[in-house]
Amino acid sequence: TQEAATTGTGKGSSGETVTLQTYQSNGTYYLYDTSKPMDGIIRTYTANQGSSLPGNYVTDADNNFQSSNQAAAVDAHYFAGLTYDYYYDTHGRNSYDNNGSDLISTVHYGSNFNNAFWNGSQMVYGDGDGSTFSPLSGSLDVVAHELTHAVTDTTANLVYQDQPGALNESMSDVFAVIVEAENGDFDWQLGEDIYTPGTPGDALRSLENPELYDQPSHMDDYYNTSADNGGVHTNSGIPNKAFYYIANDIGLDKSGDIYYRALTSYLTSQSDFEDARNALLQSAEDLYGANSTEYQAVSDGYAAVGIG
Ligand SMILES: O=C(O)[C@H](CCc1ccccc1)CC1(C(=O)N[C@@H](Cc2c[nH]c3ccccc23)C(=O)O)CCCC1
Ligand SMILES: [Ca+2]
Ligand SMILES: [Zn+2]
Repeated sequence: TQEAATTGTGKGSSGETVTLQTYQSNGTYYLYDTSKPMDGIIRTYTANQGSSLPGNYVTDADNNFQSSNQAAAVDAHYFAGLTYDYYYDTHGRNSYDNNGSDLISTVHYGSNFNNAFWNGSQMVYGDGDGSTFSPLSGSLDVVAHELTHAVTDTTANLVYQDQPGALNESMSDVFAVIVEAENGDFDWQLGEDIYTPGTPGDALRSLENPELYDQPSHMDDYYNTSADNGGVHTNSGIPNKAFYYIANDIGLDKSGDIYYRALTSYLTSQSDFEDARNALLQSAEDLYGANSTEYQAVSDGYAAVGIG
């Protein structure tokens, strides 16, 4: 059979044309990227509105994935590549497990499914119902959020419950902001590109102002609930706000290095917000010294949200 790695093009949900790393076999082109270092492979599927995973490969006859029903797959494939590049180029991490595991994404999951998730093995994206959400792979911060769950699961492995769970959530929001910024699209919001397509300017969450979307930004307002694994998507506002203060002080690059070191070297499955402060302080000391402005920024940021 005739086979080769190829470079194609595609149109994402934003309408922009992007370059895609594809694979050609017997005249059919696949969203199958073998171009990453140490042969990290990125492969993208469609569930065709079903729920069996991973579903079917997304293919095209002429290596130009430009039809509207391919846009969600183009985004998932392209944004997974950008997120792979961030972790490899910035932190030397080869895929989410630092062992070159494939990045598998499935789009068109379910019917009008208003959500996305990492299921322990792959990323999964719903199409949204068109009013609350448009297809959820259409936002780089959402893709980076999901892939960072995989990084967390293979490192700190923060339990998805209560404070460790809110910290897990916050780590995904933190690196979502950083990955978007690294790609020239900096903002403090999460999901702005896919949330309520009819309402410009809003988002799912704000790290600058968590209260905008009903999240606390201080320990005094910690939300005790049994819902959502102890409010992991609500209480993440507190560590998210701490990150906002820290990154505003010392910048996203240094913050990213401190957060990556804390996530991969110090945090463990039951770490709570206090443990996060200590892990981030230790990481800042390791990287910049105990009397550094970076160390002080972490201390100030956590104090400002009522921790430490
Ligand atoms: O990765 C996560 O933390 C979220 C995973 C949610 C999920 C978990 C297990 C099975 C299905 C879905 C997905 C995202 C999330 O934050 N979801 C929130 C907000 C949300 C999205 N769609 C919703 C529909 C109803 C209520 C809340 C939501 C949630 O599930 O709470 C992350 C970025 C965007 C979507
Ligand atoms: Ca964003
Ligand atoms: Zn999450």
